Amino acid sequence: MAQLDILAFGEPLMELAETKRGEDNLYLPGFGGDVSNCAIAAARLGAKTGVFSHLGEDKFGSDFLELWDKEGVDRSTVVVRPGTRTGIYFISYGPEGHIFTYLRKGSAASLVGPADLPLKAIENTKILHVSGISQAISGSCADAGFAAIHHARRNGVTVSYDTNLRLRLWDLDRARAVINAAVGLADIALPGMDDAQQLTGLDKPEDICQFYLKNGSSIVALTMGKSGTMIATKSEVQVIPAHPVNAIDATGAGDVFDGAFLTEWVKDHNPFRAAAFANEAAALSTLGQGAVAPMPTRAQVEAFMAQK
Ligand SMILES: O=C(O)C(=O)C[C@H](O)[C@H](O)CO
Repeated sequence: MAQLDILAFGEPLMELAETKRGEDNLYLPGFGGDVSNCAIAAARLGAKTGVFSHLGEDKFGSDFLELWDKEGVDRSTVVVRPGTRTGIYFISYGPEGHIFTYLRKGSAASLVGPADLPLKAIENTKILHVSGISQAISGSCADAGFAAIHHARRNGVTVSYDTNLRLRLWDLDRARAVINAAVGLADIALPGMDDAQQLTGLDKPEDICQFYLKNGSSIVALTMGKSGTMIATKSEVQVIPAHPVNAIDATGAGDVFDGAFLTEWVKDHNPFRAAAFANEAAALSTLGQGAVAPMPTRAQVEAFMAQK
């Protein structure tokens, strides 16, 4: 297998997004799962990406295999696990934005453990991408996340980590313990502002970035919604402005940011330029419903940047 830019480890989820049409409450089918979203977003922008997970022996599992093939995402290490199911989530919309409801307990992906890791594929990628959700879904996945990260580090592979805090999956104390330990082993920390405030107990973006730098990361990309992204390295801190849009659904926007950021960073290791590109891609991804359908192509991002 040719070397990948990004290998993403975590759970793909079938998606059903509420479409309130008149009195009827219909659900639009789609695809989600944070790290699969990241891999697809990056592939649409030209990166060589792959996913590692286990899928259920069901229609949704085959749908994911087809989706990744169509999107050019390598899935050669993905395993369909006999007798298991693929996880599902529903998106509803409230005054505060989207609300997720999960049907994922005992899913194929949650059964992954350290012994299942594709060690050769981890050695053969430039970046291993893991998230808080990848580790929240079960004890064995928490262990597998750490084992994957340690294996990547031992082999000189860059590790990126999105904190993606989901308190429907675990309590804050355990989430803090696992995520703060794992992100401290990652070269690139990708926290969102709300997550970071809860995980660090800090308020100000500058303090949060310093927390992640002291915790062990060498690059922090703190996404702050309409306020843009704060990029911090040991020698420089900059806020990269957001491109304002009338968002329809922010589901997956953080994952698109991750995919776009890593796609650009891997080319020249310039996190400031990467964040400027990724802010545009993430803004565009909020203009449609669901996680994967509205992800932009490189041509769309470039045209959007030119409008600024
Ligand atoms: O919440 C999760 O576990 C998901 O992966 C569903 C969504 O696709 C994801 O959260 C969007 O970031």
